[in-house]
Amino acid sequence: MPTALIRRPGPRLAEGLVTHIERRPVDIALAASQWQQYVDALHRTGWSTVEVPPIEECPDSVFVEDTMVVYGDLAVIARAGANERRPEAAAAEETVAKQGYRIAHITDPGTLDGGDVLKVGSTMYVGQGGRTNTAGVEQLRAAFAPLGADVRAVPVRKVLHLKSAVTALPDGTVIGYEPLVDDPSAFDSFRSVPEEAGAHVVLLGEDRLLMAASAPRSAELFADLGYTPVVVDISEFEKLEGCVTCLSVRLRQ
Ligand SMILES: CN(C)C(=N)NCCC[C@H](N)C(=O)O
Repeated sequence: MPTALIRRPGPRLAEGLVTHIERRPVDIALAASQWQQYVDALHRTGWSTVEVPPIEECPDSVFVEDTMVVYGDLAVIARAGANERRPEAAAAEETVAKQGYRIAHITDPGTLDGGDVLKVGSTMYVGQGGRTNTAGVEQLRAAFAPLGADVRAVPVRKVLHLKSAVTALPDGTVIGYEPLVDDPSAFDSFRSVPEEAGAHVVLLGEDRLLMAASAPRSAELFADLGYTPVVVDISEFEKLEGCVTCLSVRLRQ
């Protein structure tokens, strides 16, 4: 059974970082309920989950995707681009090591957030922008090239992370909402979607795509393409520039 790492939101969630959007009030109770529905959707579609211990003093710790990049049997532990998020990594490293992964680290002067890394087969597109720097990309390439990964840097200026702008369908097509994609030609294949959150899918296996309720026209598009959208409302996390990929780390199937 495939496994996903998750991390429950803490009491300071509403203080999470916002960069490209205006801050809006976050309903903590609603966020907790939305997080549980996200986890239930993973369970309903055959995923087991392992909780990374919460870290209450870190408002953004629920966005566990950012703490690491996993490929093959190796987990590269990130060095967050935002200083205040650096304390999130330690417990995430312990948890993924217990799952049997070898560990490597991004180290100073490199910075990297897992949300900047989109894996499409053996290609890793790495967004270089506010959180991930050149040294971070080079260290990621050094770690994963021996495993056969082709690590390619792409510019990210309009949004927080690469996966704020693009993710990929099961057939490898990269999808994005064009006004927010710096360079669609950077991807081997690209298809535009009609709304921002339509760019964010988590591949649950077979034809199922976990996606946000804020992208109904994109859900229709994916259904027309023969996929099965699994829709969750993550409005409170979207207020903190989060999306469906941020709330989990999918480990090897
Ligand atoms: C793909 N995305 C967007 C992520 N993996 N991470 C979202 C982090 C949001 C947090 N408030 C921050 O600014 O760090």
